[in-house]
Amino acid sequence: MSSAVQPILPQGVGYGVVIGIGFFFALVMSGVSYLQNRYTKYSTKMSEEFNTASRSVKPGLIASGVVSAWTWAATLLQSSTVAYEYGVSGPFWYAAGATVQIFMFSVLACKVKQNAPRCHTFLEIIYYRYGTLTHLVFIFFALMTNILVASQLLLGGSAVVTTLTGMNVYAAVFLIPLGVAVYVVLGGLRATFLCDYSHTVVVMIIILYFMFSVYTSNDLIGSPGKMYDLLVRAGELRPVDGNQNGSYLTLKSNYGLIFGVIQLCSGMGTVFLDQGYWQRAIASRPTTAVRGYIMGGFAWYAIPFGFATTLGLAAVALTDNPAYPTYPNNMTSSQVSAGLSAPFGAAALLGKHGCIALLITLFMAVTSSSSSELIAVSSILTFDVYKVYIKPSASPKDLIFVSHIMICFFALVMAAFACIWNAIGIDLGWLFLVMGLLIGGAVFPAAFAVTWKGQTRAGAVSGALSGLAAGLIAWLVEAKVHFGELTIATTGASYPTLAGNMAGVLTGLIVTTVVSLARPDNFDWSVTRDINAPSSLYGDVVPGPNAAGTDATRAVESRAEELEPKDPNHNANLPTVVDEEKEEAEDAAVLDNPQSLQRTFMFALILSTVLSVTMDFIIPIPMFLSHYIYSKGFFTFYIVISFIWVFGAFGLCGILPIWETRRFWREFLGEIFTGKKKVVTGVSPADPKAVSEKSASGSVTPNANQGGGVEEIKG
Ligand SMILES: NC(N)=O
Repeated sequence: MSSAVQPILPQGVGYGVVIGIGFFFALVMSGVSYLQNRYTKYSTKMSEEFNTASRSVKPGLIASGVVSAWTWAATLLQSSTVAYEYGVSGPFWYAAGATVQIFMFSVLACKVKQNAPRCHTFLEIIYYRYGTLTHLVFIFFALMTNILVASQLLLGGSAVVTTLTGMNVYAAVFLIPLGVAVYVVLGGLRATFLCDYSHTVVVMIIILYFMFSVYTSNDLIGSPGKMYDLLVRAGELRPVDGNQNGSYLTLKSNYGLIFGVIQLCSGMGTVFLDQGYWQRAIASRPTTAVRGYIMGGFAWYAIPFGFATTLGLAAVALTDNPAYPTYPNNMTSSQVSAGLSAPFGAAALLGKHGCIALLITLFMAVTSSSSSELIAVSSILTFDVYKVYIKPSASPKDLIFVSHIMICFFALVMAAFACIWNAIGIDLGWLFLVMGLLIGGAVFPAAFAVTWKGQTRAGAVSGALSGLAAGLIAWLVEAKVHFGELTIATTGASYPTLAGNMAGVLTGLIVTTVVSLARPDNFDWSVTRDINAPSSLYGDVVPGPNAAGTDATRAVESRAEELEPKDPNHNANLPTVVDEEKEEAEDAAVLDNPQSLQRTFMFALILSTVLSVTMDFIIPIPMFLSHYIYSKGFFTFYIVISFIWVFGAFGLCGILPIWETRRFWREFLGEIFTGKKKVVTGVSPADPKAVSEKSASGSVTPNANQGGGVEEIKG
């Protein structure tokens, strides 16, 4: 009997979600951008604002931005797949294996503020430190990361939309990024933060809806105790290979552990090499970047853990229930690998309503992480390709224009790659496990470029390239030796992907360290601190030894162009603007004294190490080694923890961003309702006097238009 599943929802629902919600957010964003440009200091027409959100974002919003960028289709689907395959250890390892990179990234976020506070991309640091060759190598790795991640988002998202609604998969692949590209073009990075916020809140509310349904009220399960009984029975009917007694209720899961290690390696690449995470560090205020990442890590953990411990386990529990879409058959391996256990679980539990809720949460996850990918790639193509190699004298207007074009271009590229994967039969599960081995070699070389002054150019390049070669060789050799043939099935299996991921990351680490230590550098961070710095505008910073045209004039010229005039519509007297100016002055003072961030750096280093070791070693390894199978009481406690965690995450990402900006909202709404707005009284955007100058000491000299060129009026 066939396991093919008829669409549960009409096609119209698929198109409605993909086009309707996509364009709803595009419309909301155009309104938000209009209000932002009219009432705040920040204008989406300014390149700095468009690409870095003026480096002014508070930690709650950074945390929700990190959560949303890191919440992929796979975070919901693949986490449920591993729950379906390995039981409770799947969601645990999915979440724990990919949270620690966010904690660790807090260290890099602090270092980027110390060592290159005004950069736009992490690749700029590499360019100024090492020059053209190394820059090109890391652009390759960065773009490969973005292409893999972005196409994987569409691959997972479209597979589910198509299965649940019958919508054409290629239509879904192209329509999903369309609305996202529109709102990112309209609003830039700050728009993506605002959408990130709203999307993350919706995702968390829908996860809570599923959790409450499954564990408190649903007729088929309805309590942790009933879920426990159903999982015990599933373990008897379909024991899990490599788990203690075949049980779904144990962390003693060999394949679960292997997946955890792959997740750790792969997650390092997809965080450390994705400009999206650097962009959030760059966008944050210097004193709060670390807090944003630590909170983001804590909050993100709740998403795969809460979601897959609910829907992934529900799929296991209900496979034998007539309500399950594949009943009376089990899911086929291709359905499992395509990430369909969560949608099928939702369908069995809650019918059409469950499918619609799942579609919406998946769509939110896919679009908010797509927006992060779009603006990340657009920044790389604008600042690291166009500005460095095509038009070093590009004006801010050119940069904005190119950013817009690149967003649209990459929306097409990500869709094209997703089509290719579809056409050649690669699914979400395969891509998820393989991604890390392709990019892992560059993880430590890139991280060291920002943190270790002893790293050399030879160390950076040889580490990244040898890591790539080692990852590929280990992966393919292991697949051939273990299975005797190279096919999509064998190359996507656990052992080959484990070998490839570990070989890639560890070879990159070892080679970059050994080669650098052979003749260590003593890099002077003032070179990268000078990137885009107004104080060094007329200094003579020369990019790395091999930089394209080791021509100081060109580098200085290009930075000079970077200093764009402030928005001439900027009204210095509005309360929102006064507060924004004050924060900017405080941040400038911190950035001009990198030592002031040393304690924050130590805090990030110690906290991220302690949290990572606890999450990935101290808790799971004793539970693995003891072969413990959960009792009903322990399973209930585990579910209670998952509820508390999701509520905590909602507090961090849903409530904190509103709370920490309460003063802004009061002032902002006051300005809207009293009709105060920005007006121009004759300052031309091109007027050089309007350029805000920060002195080397970090004090802010007011804009030319602050003293009376602009006045506050009643609208
Ligand atoms: N972002 C991940 N690994 O779900």
